[in-house]
Amino acid sequence: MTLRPRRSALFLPASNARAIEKARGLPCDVVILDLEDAVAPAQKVAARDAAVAAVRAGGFGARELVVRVNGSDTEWGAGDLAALGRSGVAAVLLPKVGDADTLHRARARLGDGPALWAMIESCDGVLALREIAAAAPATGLAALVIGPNDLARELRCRPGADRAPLWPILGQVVLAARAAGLVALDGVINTLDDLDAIAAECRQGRDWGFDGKTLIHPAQIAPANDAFGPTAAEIAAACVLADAFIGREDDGAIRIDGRMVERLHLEAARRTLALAEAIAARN
Ligand SMILES: CC(C)(COP(=O)(O)OP(=O)(O)OC[C@H]1O[C@@H](n2cnc3c(N)ncnc32)[C@H](O)[C@@H]1OP(=O)(O)O)[C@@H](O)C(=O)NCCC(=O)NCCSC(=O)C[C@H](O)C(=O)O
Ligand SMILES: [Mg+2]
Repeated sequence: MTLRPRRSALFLPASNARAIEKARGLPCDVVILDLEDAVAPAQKVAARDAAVAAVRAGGFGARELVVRVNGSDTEWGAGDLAALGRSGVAAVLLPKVGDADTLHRARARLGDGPALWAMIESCDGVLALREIAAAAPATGLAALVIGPNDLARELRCRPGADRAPLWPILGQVVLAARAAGLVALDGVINTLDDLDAIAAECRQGRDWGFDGKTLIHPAQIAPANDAFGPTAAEIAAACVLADAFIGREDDGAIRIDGRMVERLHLEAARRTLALAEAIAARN
């Protein structure tokens, strides 16, 4: 089993040359160059050019490089897709995806190149999750990404520290992603200085089943990597479990340390070990 870690996906404005340069050396798994909300209208075209130039220049090592484009209902959306199609970027992140047609149209504009990632950050998008996820094989959709700021704006809710008003949506996005074999990334936390709050929200996302978290500042990378990577105890337990099944190919359920363990747990243990291996290789 080969896994690609996506514990930490750092957004940065493509208009910020210093941040782009810095991202080439940061310990995040994914770098997302933003052309949408982090870029002012007057800088949109220059930011697009800078993003394409950064993708072509490379230097991001093992980090997966993604560009978030402007929506197809804006004056920049179509130009963004046209510029990125043959740029060599790994994936294009579409904002505010509300239906499967948006994915089909983006795929037609992009050609065969990059994978598609979709932000789920509108009421339409949440209600259409089933059709959006089902369009994955035909459109190359590979990941669903929560957008908590836009969701809170549309819902007019106050998420607060525990994000309780968003729980139904977090659960549905993980569910839709798992059903379609997609990556699920949790949304950003706007807090910059309170590392305990950042770490707590990263752990919460991990507990909900997300593969990683989108981030907005380098200080958020270490808490995300910690929360979404397997702990030493989880790795040790996975090794014990995998070893226990050796030579017991005919057994469905066995006892380990006073607990029942089944083959479905073996599958989870193998996943834990594969992720640990991929992270170790990266480090
Ligand atoms: C939020 C910020 C504007 C804060 O900027 P600033 O106060 O200038 O940061 P620092 O002085 O603490 O920066 C310290 C050094 O780190 C570099 N830096 C900062 N942020 C980044 C970054 N994201 N990537 C790479 N490097 C970064 C600075 O250059 C400093 O370096 P040095 O010069 O060596 O000292 C800023 O962090 C920022 O712009 N963050 C990203 C904002 C963004 O991309 N937003 C869009 C995505 S989130 C979103 O849209 C939400 C979603 O759609 C939803 O609906 O929820
Ligand atoms: Mg948003």
